[in-house]
Amino acid sequence: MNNIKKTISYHDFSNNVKKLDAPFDIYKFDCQSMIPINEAFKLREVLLTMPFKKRTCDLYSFSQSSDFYRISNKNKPIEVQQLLEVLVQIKQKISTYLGQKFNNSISVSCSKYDIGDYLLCHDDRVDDRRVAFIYYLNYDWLSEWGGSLDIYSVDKHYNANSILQNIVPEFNAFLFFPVGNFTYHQVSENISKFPRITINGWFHCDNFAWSKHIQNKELTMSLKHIFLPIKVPKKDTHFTKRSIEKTYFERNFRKYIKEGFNTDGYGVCGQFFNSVALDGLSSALFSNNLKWEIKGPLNKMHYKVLNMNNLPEVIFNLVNMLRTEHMIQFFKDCTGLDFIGVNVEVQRWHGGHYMVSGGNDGYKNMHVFRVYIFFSHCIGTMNTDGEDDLYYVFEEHNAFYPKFKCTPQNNTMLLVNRFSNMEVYTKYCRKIDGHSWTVVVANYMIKDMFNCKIKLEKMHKL
Ligand SMILES: O=C(O)CCC(=O)C(=O)O
Ligand SMILES: [Fe+2]
Repeated sequence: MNNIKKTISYHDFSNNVKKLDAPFDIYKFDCQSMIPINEAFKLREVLLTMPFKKRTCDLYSFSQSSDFYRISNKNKPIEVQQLLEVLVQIKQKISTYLGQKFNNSISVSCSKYDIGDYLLCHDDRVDDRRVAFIYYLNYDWLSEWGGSLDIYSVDKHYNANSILQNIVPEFNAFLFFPVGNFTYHQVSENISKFPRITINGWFHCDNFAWSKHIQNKELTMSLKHIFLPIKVPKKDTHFTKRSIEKTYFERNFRKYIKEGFNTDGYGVCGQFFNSVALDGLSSALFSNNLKWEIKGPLNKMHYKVLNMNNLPEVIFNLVNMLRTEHMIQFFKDCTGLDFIGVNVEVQRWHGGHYMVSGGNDGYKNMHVFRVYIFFSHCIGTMNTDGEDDLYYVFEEHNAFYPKFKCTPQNNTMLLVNRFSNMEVYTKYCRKIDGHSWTVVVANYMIKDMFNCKIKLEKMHKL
């Protein structure tokens, strides 16, 4: 990096800054006036020789270098050292440009998004971050490769609503934005085989402008979504008896499931419906005529649901099955629990969908018995051995390892004792895997656990 300009006048800086058209203030500085293109290429090459650590959780999957300020100079390539000098210059100019005082701290590292990597919707409100910056090092990045920086609008509850802007990485461009209460953004999945390389981080300050206390509205379970296991008309009871594999009617089999459930906290019932019933259900559940609605908010979840008031008959029967005395008895036998209410949702999941952890399923601090019935005819093959394929993850609060995980398998029922101290999330479903499934999810209120003052008669009226 011999040709880089380590100093720049404020005039030259501000002339090369453009405010982007986005729901919150975000700016682009064209670095050419400081870093010539060939030097940016050299820097990219050197970065790719540095060690990276893969980072994955419910929110992201990408590789990261160590923080550049934590690497000793002898291990830091000269190109990176020089980049840091440029960064200090840019920081001063941004400070003047935004009228913002920073402290001495800068966090900065290199991020590498390989095929299938992503960073889901978040707002950067961590520690004392004041201004986020991203320096892009991908030449000719195509928008159809994903990997864009997507900017979200905010709804009236201060949650992320929809993506209004896709910013495609532009070589040698430096983006920055003040971290605010609702600066929701994501890096969309990189679906290309080329790594998306950036140097990114934050300038910090002692009294930051965003508030730690502003909370977007919590999603609590709304009572109108609870309904009791009412008796359904006889023909629906017939549906239950007619459709389930005979084995599940055997007492001993239920006893066997219960033993596993009590030991592990979950149970898997494969081949749940007989083939005739499964054919009928598949035809209905995978019909092109179903109208799926998006379920958000996008900073917490993204999948599709069916409107429960307008279900085709076969799907209605399936949902009702979960409320019949027959099934309630089945669940009692398989778990030893007793229930007073149930809520059902029919969900569709495919590439791009997720639910991050943090009580977003609406059952924060509640103990519920949860049933999933999976149906899947995906393009890619779901694999229960491969770590990458495991979607439903259940862990205890503050534990860094999952209690158990599961991959959706066609015609399989999963029974889960979802304790109040459990975090549950559905891992981001990668577009590149071609996985997809429909799942009926039922949450049963457990009799002894439902410590709520609402009278049952009141619930009847809902
Ligand atoms: O790489 C980008 O475009 C954004 C990265 C980002 O938002 C982050 O690391 O917090
Ligand atoms: Fe971010």
